[in-house]
Amino acid sequence: MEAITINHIEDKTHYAFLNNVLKFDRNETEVNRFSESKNLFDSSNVTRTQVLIIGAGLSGLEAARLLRENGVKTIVIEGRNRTGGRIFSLRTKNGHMIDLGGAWIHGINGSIPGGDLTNPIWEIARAAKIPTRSTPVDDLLAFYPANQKPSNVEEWFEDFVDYVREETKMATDDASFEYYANIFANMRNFTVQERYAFYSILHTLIEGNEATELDKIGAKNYMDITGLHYGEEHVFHETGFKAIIDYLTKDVKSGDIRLEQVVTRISYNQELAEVLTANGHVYQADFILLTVPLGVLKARKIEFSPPLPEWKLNAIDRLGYGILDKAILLWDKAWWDSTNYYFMRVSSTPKLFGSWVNANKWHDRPALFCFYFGEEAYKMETTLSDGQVVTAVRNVLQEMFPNVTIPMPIDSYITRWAQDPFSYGSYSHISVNQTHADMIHMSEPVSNQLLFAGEATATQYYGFSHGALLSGRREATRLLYVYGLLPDQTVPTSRSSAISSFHMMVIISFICLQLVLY
Ligand SMILES: Cc1cc2nc3c(=O)[nH]c(=O)nc-3n(C[C@H](O)[C@H](O)[C@H](O)COP(=O)(O)OP(=O)(O)OC[C@H]3O[C@@H](n4cnc5c(N)ncnc54)[C@H](O)[C@@H]3O)c2cc1C
Repeated sequence: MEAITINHIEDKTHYAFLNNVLKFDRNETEVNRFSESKNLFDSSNVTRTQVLIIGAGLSGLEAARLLRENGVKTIVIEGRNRTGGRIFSLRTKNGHMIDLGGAWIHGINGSIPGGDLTNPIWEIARAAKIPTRSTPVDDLLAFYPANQKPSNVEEWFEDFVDYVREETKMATDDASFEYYANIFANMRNFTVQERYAFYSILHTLIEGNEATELDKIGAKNYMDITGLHYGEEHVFHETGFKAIIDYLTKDVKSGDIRLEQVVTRISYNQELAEVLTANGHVYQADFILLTVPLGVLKARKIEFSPPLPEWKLNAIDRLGYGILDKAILLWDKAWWDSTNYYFMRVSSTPKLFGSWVNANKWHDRPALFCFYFGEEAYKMETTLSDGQVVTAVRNVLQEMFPNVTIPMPIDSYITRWAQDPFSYGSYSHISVNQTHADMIHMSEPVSNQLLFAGEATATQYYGFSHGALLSGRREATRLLYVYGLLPDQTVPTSRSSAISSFHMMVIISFICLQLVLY
């Protein structure tokens, strides 16, 4: 596999490194001796390894790749019967690839003071020569009730964001976006039609991204943290996001990733950490890297012995975790003629099927992707059958295109991420209840045996696929350099090593700098 270099490690991640160095102060030589002294074996129902990674999503697979490249014996176990987790590409009956989970690379290149940043998923896509296509965010067709488009509507969103940025400078963590939206709408004296348009825009651009309602998003922390550092060019994988997963796993030996291993119990702080699966298999390891989604942790689907400490449980409970679902309808030929990439439905009930992707434009295929979020998505999942969702979507389309009789789709795909027992939702967001410290706590190990990765542990790019990938790199780096799994910690394994000497120096210098500043 072509080496992929780390060009960026999350800024906030370094706090986690620092805290860890201070908290556990592990003797690295001892760690190496400890590992070597153990005979790695695999008997009928006990498997032993150096690092056991739970979860074969982007975070777990990337951590495994880096560890293996540096000679660390690593096994990934996964509850589903497939790899990829919340990356789930499917070939439709008529041969098109569609993504039921993550689809876009959000921002490919961007600049921050001091340099340029490239999205790490984009780097992989380029290394793997995966075809991608750009989807300009402003190519949006809005459907207004009775075609009444308010004037200046284009400026409202930017004005609102500027207003919230200014107001939240002095605000407490618990002020929500809804609070500011209501004040803003009153200040502008919006008419009823204008209010519909304003809230529809917020629904599509904020609620849609965060997969939850405005009243649940902590505006202050959101404004402090969220930023499209990789720029505003969004692309999707023409052959499905799965191509990235396939690339990450293409050199993996059989037995290194084990499917249908549902973890029910993790015992740590003992000579060897132990993991029990629902089928009665026991995995023993020096280190466990847990990458299951926040929804699984919130639902307490895994038992821990000893129980997780209160600071970790508080972070798990306070972090926000939303639902984003997709209804994908396909026809044998497009009955609509719009060539815009995105549709937005402005109405008094924007939460009901307000955001759309016109796949006829960007996939060259006659399909519409309809997105719905938060409580509305939960309601759909728990009360409607797939057929009823399709009918509801067609009814809304009929409103949007009153001059056409909407034909029955030839095929449809309805996601139910909240009902999925391996995710219990879609991705994390900044809730009104959480603090920034909670996000850092989410990323921290609870002992020198149990570490955490996954999108919800990414303090900066939480929710995104690149956040997940970087969190896997963060924990692999921690294991290699802080916990001493890299045999020679001063010289990287080779020139083409995934972690270059430059990056090792950056991480170590940062830790030293923080120690001085602390
Ligand atoms: C509908 C949707 C749309 C999205 N759109 C985008 C997008 O366009 N762009 C973007 O950047 N991001 C997007 N995301 C987010 C992105 O997909 C995720 O952030 C990323 O895939 C998460 O990777 P992960 O490794 O953290 O978790 P996962 O991919 O969830 O991996 C964790 C793994 O743990 C496994 N697991 C869970 N419980 C157990 C257990 N008990 N035992 C064993 N294994 C277990 C799961 O099966 C899973 O494979 C989207 C997500 C969803 C759901």
